[in-house]
Amino acid sequence: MGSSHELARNGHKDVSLQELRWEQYHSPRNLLLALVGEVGELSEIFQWKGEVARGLPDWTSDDKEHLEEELSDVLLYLIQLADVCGLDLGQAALTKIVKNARKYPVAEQTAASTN
Ligand SMILES: Nc1ccn([C@H]2C[C@H](O)[C@@H](COP(=O)(O)OP(=O)(O)OP(=O)(O)O)O2)c(=O)n1
Repeated sequence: MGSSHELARNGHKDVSLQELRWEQYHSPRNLLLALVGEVGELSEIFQWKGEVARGLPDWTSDDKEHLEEELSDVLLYLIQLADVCGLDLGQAALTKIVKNARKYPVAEQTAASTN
């Protein structure tokens, strides 16, 4: 078994090789469809459960790990979709947060606008 440095190096190599192999399939449309598919898998975790308490106090660690994986899949496809569209998603999200704050000023907030 190699050192943790070797493992980390090989892990990075695998990630880079995989990215190269997948590049040909990563058109905007394909990534969008993959993203929607993963949102479906994420929804299945909550399906039929009824309301779920914040912090998921009643969930097992396996359930939480599964949720982490599906959330990560959604995030990774979202980031890749923005990337192949040539967009800076980080900057776009910051701009959108500022826009939201202007659209919904705190003083004028009503129950309806916070839903
Ligand atoms: N062409 C591909 C294939 C996969 N992935 C990445 C993004 C996701 O993080 C993960 C998705 O892999 P799977 O399609 O195997 O989906 P799951 O991990 O959800 O597996 P399963 O559907 O068996 O639960 O791999 C990718 O970027 N491009």
